[in-house]
Amino acid sequence: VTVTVSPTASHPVPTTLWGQMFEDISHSGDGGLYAELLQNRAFQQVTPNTTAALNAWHSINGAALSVVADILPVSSALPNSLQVTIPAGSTGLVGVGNEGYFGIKVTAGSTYTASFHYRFAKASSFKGSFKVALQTAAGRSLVSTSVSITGETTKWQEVKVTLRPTISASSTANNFTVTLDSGSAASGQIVHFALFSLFPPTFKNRPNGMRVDIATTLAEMGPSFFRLPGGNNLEGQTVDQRWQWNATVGPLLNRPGRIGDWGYINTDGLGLMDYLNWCEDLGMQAIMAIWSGFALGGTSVAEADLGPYIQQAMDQINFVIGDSKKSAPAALRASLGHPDPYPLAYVEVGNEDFFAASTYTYRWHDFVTALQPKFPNIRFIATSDTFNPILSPNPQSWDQHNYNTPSWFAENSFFYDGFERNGTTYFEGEYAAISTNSSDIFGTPATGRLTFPTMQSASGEAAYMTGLERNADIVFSASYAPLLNHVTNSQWTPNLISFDAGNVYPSTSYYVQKLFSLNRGDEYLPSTLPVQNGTLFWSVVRKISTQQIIIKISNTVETAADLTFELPFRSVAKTGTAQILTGAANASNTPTTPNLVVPRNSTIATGKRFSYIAPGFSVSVLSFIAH
Ligand SMILES: [NH3+][C@H]1C[C@H](O)[C@@H](O)[C@@H]1CO
Repeated sequence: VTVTVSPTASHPVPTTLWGQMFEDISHSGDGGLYAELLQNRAFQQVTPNTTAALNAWHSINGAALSVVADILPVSSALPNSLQVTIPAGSTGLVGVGNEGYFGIKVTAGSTYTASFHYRFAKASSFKGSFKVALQTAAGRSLVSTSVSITGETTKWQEVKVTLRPTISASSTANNFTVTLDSGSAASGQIVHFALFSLFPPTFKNRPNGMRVDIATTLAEMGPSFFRLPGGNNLEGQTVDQRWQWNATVGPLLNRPGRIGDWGYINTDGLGLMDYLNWCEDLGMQAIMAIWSGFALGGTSVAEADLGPYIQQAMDQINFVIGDSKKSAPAALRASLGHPDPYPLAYVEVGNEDFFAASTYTYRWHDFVTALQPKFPNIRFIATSDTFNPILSPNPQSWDQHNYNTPSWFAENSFFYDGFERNGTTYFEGEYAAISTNSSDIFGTPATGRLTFPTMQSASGEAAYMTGLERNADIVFSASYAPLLNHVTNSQWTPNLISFDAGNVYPSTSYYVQKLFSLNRGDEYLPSTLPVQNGTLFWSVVRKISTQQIIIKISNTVETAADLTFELPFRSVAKTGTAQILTGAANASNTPTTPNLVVPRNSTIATGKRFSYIAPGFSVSVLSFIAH
């Protein structure tokens, strides 16, 4: 095929085009990006006196454990504590251990910060010490430190220690332990514990921050926006279980946590301000959602009752961008260390409200007519099906989600070409090729569901993304979803980046997202259009600062494709760079084959007219100087 490139740009590439969709699904947050290493660290949202309440904790050397609704809770937000009884006549170190989120990585030389609150149930003359340690599941100590204590401490007391292992554990099967030396004096003692925490070093050393390896993998995509806090995980199964911004900011002692929408309790240690600081650290804009009056269990708040939820949304937005002298939520932000507003241009009203389109008409109307006048510079994004139902006020932007087969994405790269250019803009907020079975997209691996992205799915997505660049005059942002998943406990596949307690596994689709994001250019150059329902797709952008032409090519079938490019420019460099991601159709990066398909760079011959052969199942990014 011969592709003639126009030297005149048709539209700028919006700076917000490529970014990330985040929600706490498959332990993307708790046990993933959020660096806290202990699972069930504060016994939040559990039922006292049940074994489930002890999830991730175990007894050491005979200690009797139970989660109790404390008569003297450590805080009003954390009513539960762990009661540890040292049995009479016990010997050796007796106490409690935590297994982390399906493992704890222990690296020599890293400094771990451990903390917890304790109080003795009743005063005694006991004198002894806590031994705080990291040890292998077999019980071998990796590092430990002691803290002297006395039985006089019947009011909550916080312990904070650092642990610096001199040896790395050979696996992630390790535990965090707190034990008492149990000479005869300890026998019979009852100690209450609350809000444990164990942090490794964090990304940019942010307190309460992000896990370095996952954060670095995300940062390397060069993302320009971060959608938060969800997806389904915004919504709650019931109105009371919805995500509430004010329950996720401030000291951890004040964060009650919530029942997440993906089958596990969210600590909300990764809260609104932590998200906003993360955006600041990566130079990303937040695309922030507000709860829109619909819970996933099926409840829509009646129009007459929306007031308090609209007020809560107003406070949430003011927390982000309000004037700390005029708004209490903004003053709270300042008191927590960020007097200046955070940047915010987009607020999404709900998530996938096509599930409750009949009530979205009044919910959208009432939220937006109340909020838009207060925040004239915010662009509100509608989440029901585009133009269906008709909404008032007319949405300026819509969030479009597409989960389908690799071939659907290749065949629909012209999805936006036919959209009217009337000022409305579009957020391709969630998209991914997730199944090879067009009649059972959301099925199981047995019926075609992908467990990890493949080269075929990544090339389908790349084909679609060339269309998003061609239509970036109306598509302002796009993000693959879901972003992250813990391979040991995940509720959705495939995902852009998989991880476990010890490693991160970037997928084929991750490399496609990274190739497009890092080579996004500044303006789109029209060229000969690909065949709409063909198998070979391309887009051309120019990076003005370097006078680089960047051609992205996706070949979505096994047969190599020969392309000839005509560049009517005065001068074109003789050589350029090709970054090529290619592999067998079903090739995936997995924990056992983590780097099976990775981009490889090569030098290619370029010029005013040059040819390039796109390998079968490949995504190529060609870049060279021309002007
Ligand atoms: N069902 C998908 C759509 C929803 O918004 C997300 O929470 C889910 C996984 O990305």
